[in-house]
Amino acid sequence: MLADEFGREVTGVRVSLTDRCNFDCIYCHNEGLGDTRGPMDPQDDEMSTDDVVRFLEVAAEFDVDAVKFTGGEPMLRQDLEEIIERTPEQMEVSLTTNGTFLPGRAEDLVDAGLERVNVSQDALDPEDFAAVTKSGAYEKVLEGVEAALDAGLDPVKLNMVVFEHTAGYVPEMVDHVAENDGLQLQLIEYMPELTGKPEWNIDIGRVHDWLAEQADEIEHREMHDRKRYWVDGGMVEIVDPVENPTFCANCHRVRVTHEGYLKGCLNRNDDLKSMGEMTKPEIRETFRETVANRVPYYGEYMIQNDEGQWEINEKYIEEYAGA
Ligand SMILES: Nc1nc2c(ncn2[C@@H]2O[C@H](COP(=O)(O)OP(=O)(O)OP(=O)(O)O)[C@@H](O)[C@H]2O)c(=O)[nH]1
Ligand code: SF4
Ligand code: SF4
Repeated sequence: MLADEFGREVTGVRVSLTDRCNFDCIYCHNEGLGDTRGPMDPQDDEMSTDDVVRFLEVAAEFDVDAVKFTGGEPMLRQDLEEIIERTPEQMEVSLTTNGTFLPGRAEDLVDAGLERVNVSQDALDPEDFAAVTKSGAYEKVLEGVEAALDAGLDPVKLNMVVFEHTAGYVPEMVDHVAENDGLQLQLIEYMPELTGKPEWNIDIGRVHDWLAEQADEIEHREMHDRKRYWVDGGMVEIVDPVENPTFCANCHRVRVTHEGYLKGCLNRNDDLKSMGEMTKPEIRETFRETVANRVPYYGEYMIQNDEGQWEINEKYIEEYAGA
């Protein structure tokens, strides 16, 4: 298993399969690349099936035991089932999707080897849902969640981005997962620096405090040191990376963009390494190099100055400027 110089072992990979999406969520950060999403038509800059599988086979050699497929919307890839089928056995396969294509396809994905799914759902009302996703597909998403449960994907995690527009829906979403078997809630902190609307940010600490009051039990997950609150039998996990050195200190994933660039951190695009056209030995070397150069983003790459503001650690400024 490979580890970086901060002792963070890399046990997972997060692979974006496309930046296309049938939604246009107002908070989308496109896996750290900002608003670069293209049209719905297939694009020729996406990794091929073989590219994805070749990379996963190399990652497996380094004992990586989990892969998360993301997008854009990864289910726009018609070869998703084939990719999952060809994913090395040792890897737990999970998918983050907006859910609209799960009806009719969830079972095939499970047959191919899918083990877990996260479905984005920010509201329990079609109009509220449309206001943040710019999509009228609310009913389709509900059907998608049902299809995933019927296919045996239990639990299904509902991903909800918490920001100005949705913060008021948190209590009803918590009730929703408590009342419905098989559902869990994942509250995701809004990322103002990647989405360009800092004024929509809310203090995620308030959500933690509120949940701590409601919770019967609180657990810590090692990955990112995430907190899990159990409320009336429902599980609520908080993903709060922003300005959180503890989150970054427990980060065990590297990432691959849809064009096949390997990168060590969601928030950094100055260490992109293209794996296009590479042979397996070259990918091995690139993987080693990317892991070796990983640094915790908050706490090492970004540090707090005397006024408490976050700025790039001087020792990385030259590297950043040259990107
Ligand atoms: N900064 C940062 N954000 C992350 C990281 N992992 C997940 N996120 C955020 O969490 C969102 C949801 O992630 P998902 O892929 O659905 O799920 P996950 O929490 O990574 O993994 P599981 O819930 O265990 O399947 C992403 O879109 C990111 O905004 C990370 O390593 N760093
Ligand atoms: S569904 Fe996901 S990828 Fe698509 S626009 Fe929304 S956040 Fe972005
Ligand atoms: S180092 Fe921090 S910001 Fe970067 S991917 Fe890991 S948790 Fe996210």
